[in-house]
Parts: sequence; C-alpha cells; structure tokens
Amino acid sequence: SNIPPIVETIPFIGCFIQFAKNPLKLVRDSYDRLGDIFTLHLMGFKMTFLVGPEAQAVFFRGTDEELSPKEAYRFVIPVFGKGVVYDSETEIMYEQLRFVKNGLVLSQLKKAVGIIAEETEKYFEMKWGDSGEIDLLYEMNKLTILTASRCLMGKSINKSLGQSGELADLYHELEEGLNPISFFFPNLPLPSFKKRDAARAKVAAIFHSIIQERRKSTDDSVDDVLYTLMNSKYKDGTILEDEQIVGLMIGLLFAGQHTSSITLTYSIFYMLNNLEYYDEVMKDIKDIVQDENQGEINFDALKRMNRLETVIREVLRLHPPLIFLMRKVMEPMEYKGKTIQKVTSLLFLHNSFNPRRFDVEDKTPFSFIAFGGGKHGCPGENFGILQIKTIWTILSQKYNLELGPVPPTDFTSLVAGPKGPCMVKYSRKQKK
Ligand code: HEM
Repeated sequence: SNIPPIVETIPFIGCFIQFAKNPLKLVRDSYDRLGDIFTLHLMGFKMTFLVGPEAQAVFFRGTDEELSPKEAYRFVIPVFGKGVVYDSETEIMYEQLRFVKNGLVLSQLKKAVGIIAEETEKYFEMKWGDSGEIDLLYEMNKLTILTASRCLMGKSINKSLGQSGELADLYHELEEGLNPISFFFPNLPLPSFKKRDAARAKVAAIFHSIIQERRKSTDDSVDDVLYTLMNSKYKDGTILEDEQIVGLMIGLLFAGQHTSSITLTYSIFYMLNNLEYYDEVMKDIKDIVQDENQGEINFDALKRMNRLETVIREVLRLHPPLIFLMRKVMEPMEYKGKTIQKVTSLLFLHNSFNPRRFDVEDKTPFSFIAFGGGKHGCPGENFGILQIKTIWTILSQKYNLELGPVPPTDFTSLVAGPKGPCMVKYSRKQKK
C-alpha cells in the first residue's frame, strides 16, 4: 500500500510505446486517474512521476544525496564528454557549475545584448533580404546558436563557422542522438548515435582550436564565458583541462540552444495568433526602443518589455522544452505516505494561453518550473530570455510575418518543440 500506483503495462515494454509517442498525454491521463504521484514501467525501468506544485516541491527540495541529477542525466555524457558535469565527482560537478554561473553574471548579460543585436542584424541582412519563405524553427535555431556561441566564445567562432549554419546542423545531430531510447541505452550501435558521436568530435575539434587561438592572442580586452572558464581554478588550485572547457562549452550551448529557439519560435506563433498581445508587445517596442532609445536595443530597455516577458513565460508554461526533469532516487523518499524508490520525474499541466496571469505574482512555490528550481535551477534563464527578446525586437521591426496556427509539439526528441517544418512568409516592413 505504500508504493505509488502503477500504470498498467504489457510485460517488459511497459507503456514505452505510448510514452514515446505522446508522453504528455500518458502522464496527464495517469495524473487524472491516479493523482499526483504514480509510476510508469518503461522498458524494464520504473519511473515515478511527481506532478503539480505540491509534488514538485518534494522534487526540488530534495538534496543531491537524496535525488541525484548526476545519476539521472548520465545519458548526456556522450554529448557533454568525459570528466564534465555529470561524469565527474559531485564536488567537481558543483565547481564546474559554479564556473559556468560566473560566466553568466549581470555584467556579461549586459554586454551580450549588444553582441546578439549585432549578429542578428547581420544575419537578416545577409540571409533574409526583402522577402521570402523560411522554416522559422530552423532559422531561429541557426540564429540562436550563432548569437549564443558568439557571446560565449567571441568572434573566433564566426571565423570558424561563419553564418553558414554548420554549427546549428552539428548541434541538431547531437540533439537527435539524445532521444527517449538513449535515456535507456545511450550507446547502442544506432545510426543516430553514430552521427551524434561524429558531430561531437567535429564540434570538439572546432572548440579546441578556438582555445588554442585564444591562448596565442594578445588581445586582453576579451572577457566572455570562455575567458572565465580558462581562468577559473578549482578549490585545490588546479585549472580546468582543455577537454573539460570544451565539454562545458558544448554542454552550455546544448542546454541553451534548442530550449531557446523552440521558445522563440512558439512565442512568435502565439503572438501572431493572438494579436492583442502582439499589439501590446509592439507598443512597448515603439515606446521604449524606438522613441525613448532612438532605436538602440540595450539591457535596460529589454528588461522593461514586460508584455514580451509575460508572453515568453506563458509560452514556456504551455510548452516547456524540457518536459521531464529527472533525478535518480538515492535514498527512498516519502510523499503522501508513498515511498519513491526509483527515478523521479515531473512535468507541467497545460491550460489556455493567457500571458496576463503573470501580471499578478503567483506566490505558490514551484508553480512555474520551465527553468527548474532549487539548487539546480537554470543558470541560463536570464541569458535565454534576453536572447529571445533581442531577436524578436529586431525581427519584428524589420519584417511582417505570415504564418499558420500554433504547431503541435513533437515529443520524439528530448527537447520538445514545434513539429516542423514551420513555414513562414516574410516581407520587409516599409519605413514610416
Ligand atoms: C528558454 C531557454 C531555457 C530553458 C527553458 C531552460 C530550462 C532548464 C531547466 C528546466 C533546467 C533544470 C534541469 C533539472 O533540474 O533537471 C535547466 C538547467 C540548466 N540550464 Fe537551462 N534552460 C534554458 C536556457 C539555458 C541557457 C541559455 C543556458 C546556458 C547559457 C542554460 C544552461 C543550463 C545549465 C548549465 C543547467 C544545469 C544547472 C544545474 O544542474 O545546476 N540553459 N535549464
């Protein structure tokens, strides 16, 4: 009686097929029938789900010794690399995460806005021109990785890969190599896993060469995440090995890439399908950027764009790119008299699009968890939101967009985004 209710299954496979097709539906139906704690059997694994703010509090308040992210996320090691975050001793993992956070402090974010704006402007002029039709998700993928890598690693990344989109393609292969199967069997000889490993090797070679170039450089004005990592020291006084720096850069870009481009794409679809919010966002852009700032996009201006922020947060509430956050239970835990013994996971429950809900502060702890929470909450939250805001502010001033309804979500990869292609027609706005 003290084990969570189990969703009925077929032997061994359990409910894996339903889970792989539409995990949210399976979890939502199970929640409706069984309440906020239940267990799914998936390919011989038992996964207990904690759903909704009350259950989520248990998840986020657990210590790493009780609920370990490191053990749950081992399947990303083929992408992040050996000796990096989840493949290191717990203390080393904490230190590496601290180095990453040091690279994303406010002063860096303030500088990032100018860099993102510059790259975005260049991108549209070179790639989009006056009018055409594009796959919005693919384009936003290219743009977010271009701008993020430029902020994290400086101009040398552009020299290596230019605006060709090659890095976005390589990252796409990394992401395709982390799917629900990889969670259970990360090293099967599957074509997608082989492509993932080849893409990782290419990205690592590029990042290694950037580190070498940086070492030779005499420019002492550089101050980005790469600089922070190259100059960070562990408590014992040692510095990071190049392989670890490369792994952290790959991991950081990976953590921010699809999460941000998916959120940006969905935000654009929602704004243009809900014109009252589009109009409010555009009014802020006119008042704050065009009138008060004479067109300059900076950190303070973006911070004041409240409606855009609430649209983005509402999109994240409805379409969290990371639908399942995972921990491995290291010591059995109790919730509502039930003992949780295996991997724990959680997700959100959906309802209608209403950015105004964020106009009033919701004080319920862990009611918004698109960026996680507690000790392992997302250190890239502010960066991700600034990037989305900057790109939309530039795009929306330049172009009119014509697009269809909000696309459904594709759950076949671990980062859940709109089912592509997301074809959109664009034409340059006439200057008034
Ligand atoms: C819209 C964009 C983003 C979303 C929705 C998002 C979401 C999340 C979530 C839900 C977690 C918690 C995972 C867990 O508890 O298991 C997380 C962690 C993390 N995110 Fe993000 N993220 C975004 C952007 C970024 C960016 C831009 C970066 C880096 C520049 C980043 C770096 C990280 C890192 C390093 C962690 C691990 C933190 C830790 O374990 O202590 N994220 N993110």
